Amino acid sequence: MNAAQVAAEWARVFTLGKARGKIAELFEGDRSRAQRMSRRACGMLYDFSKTALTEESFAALIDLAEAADVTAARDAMFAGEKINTTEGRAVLHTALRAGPDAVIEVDGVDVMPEVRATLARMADFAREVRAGEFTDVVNIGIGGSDLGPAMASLALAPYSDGPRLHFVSNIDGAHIHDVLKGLNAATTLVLVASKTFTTIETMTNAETARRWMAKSVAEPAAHFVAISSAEDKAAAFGIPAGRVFGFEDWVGGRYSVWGPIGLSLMLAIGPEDFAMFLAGAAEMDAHFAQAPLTDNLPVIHALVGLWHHQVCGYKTRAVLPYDQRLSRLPAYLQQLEMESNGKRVSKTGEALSFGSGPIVWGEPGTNGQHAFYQLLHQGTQIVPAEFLVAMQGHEAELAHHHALLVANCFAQSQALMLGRDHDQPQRVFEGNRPSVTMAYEKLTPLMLGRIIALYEHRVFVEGAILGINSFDQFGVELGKALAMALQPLLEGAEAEIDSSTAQLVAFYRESLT
Ligand SMILES: O=P(O)(O)OC[C@H]1O[C@H](O)[C@H](O)[C@@H](O)[C@@H]1O
Repeated sequence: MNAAQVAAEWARVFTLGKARGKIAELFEGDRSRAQRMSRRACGMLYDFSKTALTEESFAALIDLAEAADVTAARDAMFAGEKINTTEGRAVLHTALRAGPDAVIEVDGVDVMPEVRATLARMADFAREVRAGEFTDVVNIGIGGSDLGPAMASLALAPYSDGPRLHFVSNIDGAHIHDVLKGLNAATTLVLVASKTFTTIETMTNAETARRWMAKSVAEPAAHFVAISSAEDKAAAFGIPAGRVFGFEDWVGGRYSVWGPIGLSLMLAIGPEDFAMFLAGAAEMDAHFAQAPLTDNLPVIHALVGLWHHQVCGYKTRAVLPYDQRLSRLPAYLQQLEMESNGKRVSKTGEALSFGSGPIVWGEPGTNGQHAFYQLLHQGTQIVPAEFLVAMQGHEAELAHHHALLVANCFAQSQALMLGRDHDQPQRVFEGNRPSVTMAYEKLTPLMLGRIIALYEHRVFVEGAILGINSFDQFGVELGKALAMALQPLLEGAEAEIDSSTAQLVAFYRESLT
């Protein structure tokens, strides 16, 4: 990467950004804009015409991506180079979904035989469980060991024909209490999902689940499975190697749904549909690896993101799936995007000259329309919207619902862009509010795999252009460490701490007496 050239390309993009026109006006006299500013690939129509990007500013962003050596960075990731430099790790979640002939080496060793063997073990185990007596599966995990399977199993509910899934993540005892309350221990399988097998929430919940199981089951160990890259720690917890599904440190937590962390999903939808989920992601991987930058969905999605956040200065982005079953997608993407790109320094440790990633938030439509869309349409902050919508639902008998859902989705992007004049100022919609729309036929396992991989690679491209390491997460450490230090104080220990926290601790102690 040539830093001077990257800076020059940024400067050009910023100049074009300042001179950007009104979105609706870009359509005037240009009948082919929608077609030119959209792409069809991987089963998706990706429409970015309702943004202020022009041919010229889009070309400038592509030049920026080229100057930042995105393709070389991408190839290094796929090839298993240790691009997570702060932790000295490769970044190979793509290996978890690579085809049967793939050869991917880390430190000169092909990792694929192990990946395939683990996937085959998962499938065997899933078939056994799906044919057996377990009626309920509880996945205990948090962050990347929760959000992926929780999001995907809800998204793929129409494909679910296995045991019922439940997710326990929070250290708040209310969570495990409420989940276990309705379950019969004798027919419940518990998956303890933790990459490190040290996360306090997961370990505490796992202990509680074990005590609950031991009360009513003669052989509690037969009801536990561990998913971890720390097999020794799983063994120390009492889960034998035969019931541990392992993965390597080159799978980041928030990128881990494709492997053993996805076991709960596989138990619900079965190994065949899980394979389709992987196939969808693999298709997006191949597209990302091969398509020219100007037609490359993850690259375009990233450039649109950078344009809005860095160039236009919009602080947040809203993910608005018009799909009730994608209601956990915004939460999933919050971890994927904000834990990856919410950084203050570059890969080499210098303070960033401009911001890192934006705040990501959202809710499914149409519910959001009746809650926060007021601000999207008339608030003083502009929030670029990302609409996701399937052309078909799964409920054929409710097709009229689906047509209304789609009409609402399309109408919102139209309203955001066009606005409306009115005599009464309160009723004026200024319009000129950008959005992209991702439309696809149906939310199948294949399609969900494509969508999630699209977002993963988008995060990668944004991070590569910003020059940050998207694969570490040191920002989560301090709070964890302070919580461990504070706990003894709640129980009466004394220490010199700031007076605000001391007052809170005192209030806690008073409230318990
Ligand atoms: O899977 P685990 O090791 O239990 O980690 C669970 C989560 O906790 C950490 O705090 C990280 O911020 C997340 O990236 C991770 O997904």
